Amino acid sequence: MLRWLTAGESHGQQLTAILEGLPAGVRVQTADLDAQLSRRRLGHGRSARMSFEEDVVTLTGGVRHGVTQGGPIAVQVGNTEWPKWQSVMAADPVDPEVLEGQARNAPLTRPRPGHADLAGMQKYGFDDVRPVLERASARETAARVALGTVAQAFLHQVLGVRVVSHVVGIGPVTVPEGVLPGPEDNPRLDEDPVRCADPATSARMTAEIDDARRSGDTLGGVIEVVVHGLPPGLGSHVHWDRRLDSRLAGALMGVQSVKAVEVGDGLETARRRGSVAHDEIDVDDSADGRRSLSRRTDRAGGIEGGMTNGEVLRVRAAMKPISTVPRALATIDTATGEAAVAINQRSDACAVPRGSVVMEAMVSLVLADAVLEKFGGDSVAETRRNVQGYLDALPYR
Ligand SMILES: Cc1cc2nc3c(=O)[nH]c(=O)nc-3n(C[C@H](O)[C@H](O)[C@H](O)COP(=O)(O)O)c2cc1C
Ligand SMILES: C=C(O[C@@H]1CC(C(=O)O)=C[C@@H](OP(=O)(O)O)[C@H]1O)C(=O)O
Repeated sequence: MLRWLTAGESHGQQLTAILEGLPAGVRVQTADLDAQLSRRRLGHGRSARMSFEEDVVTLTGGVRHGVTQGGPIAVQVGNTEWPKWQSVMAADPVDPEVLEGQARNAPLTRPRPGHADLAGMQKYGFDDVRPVLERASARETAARVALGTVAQAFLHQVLGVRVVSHVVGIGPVTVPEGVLPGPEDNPRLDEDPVRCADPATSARMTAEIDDARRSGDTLGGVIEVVVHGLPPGLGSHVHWDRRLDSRLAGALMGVQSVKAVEVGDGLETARRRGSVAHDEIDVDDSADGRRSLSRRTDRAGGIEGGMTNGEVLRVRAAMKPISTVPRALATIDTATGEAAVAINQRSDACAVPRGSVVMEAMVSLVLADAVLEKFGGDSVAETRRNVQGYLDALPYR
């Protein structure tokens, strides 16, 4: 079983993340984590914060000379802006004299509709939004991306799996049907300002973000994660919490601002008749004498009965528009009890392109867990042998 935890606040000194249960022998280096964290900071619509703040990654446990050792993997993601926030966020009481030149520490009392602010204040008995927004903030996803990078390295090294994401919708602008990135490296996708695989749609998405920003508004959208190279049989039909679709949905829904998850053609499938909703199976003779199977379509998104079926896995996550809307949203000032307008300082106008890197991380963590559940292994070599034994024993695939 793979377990992961994160700790830390948005303007805190650092995020801390732990991944426990990964075998020894996964090759991973600080530079790999840096590369993924850099991708998470990019994308049209990001806030100014993303351009001046830097993630400082330190692998502090579980990895030696670029190889995992079997123990818990510990990562710190430091925040270069910490000196400015030290007095606001220090763990121990701070002398007010030290406040000079640092961020303001006045209580925030105008909760943003759509953010965690109001419900968090009510639940924890705070008279300040600060402690709620600090932990609710998607800054925390930097820690998940760090761990997801390790999980992705494991999946690739054991099975050759490739986890790819692309943006399929920004606000009302959506990609045409059938746009699907392949398993090969796709530098154009990483260079695209909105991480959209279709250049014409990308231009329209970029314009949509510019338009929203100009009018003091924000946007959400839809991300698709595509996974190539998975064997059949990950997850299980036998119990609700073993189903891979349920685990993926929970992990994606656990990302800040995700309000819907779709597996394969999901919602569209519900509108179809059964005869055109499923993926018919063809049988062929393969060279090694084994019956080889192929599907005419992949409407199920590679999951049937809560298990991978050997086809390309496709899951989508829909992010709502950013709730720090520059155009004033109505709220209460909790200090006075009077009507007010919500806090609206700097913020992302659209975080969907950056969010796609977070979704890759969540999918990678869930899949690494499912691979270890099915194949076990205390070393990468052992997991690989177990995978091979399983695949060799399948009479058809
Ligand atoms: C990558 C990413 C970046 C985000 N950036 C912002 C932001 O700059 N401003 C903001 O108000 N919300 C942002 N959010 C969304 C909030 O974190 C989220 O709406 C909030 O925590 C409340 O959770 P909920 O939307 O799931 O209800 C971002 C989310 C993600 C995934
Ligand atoms: C810091 C990150 O994202 C932050 C997520 C976030 C939110 O409310 O979720 C709000 C913004 O922070 P601030 O309110 O300080 O401008 C984003 O910049 C990050 O992704 O590293």
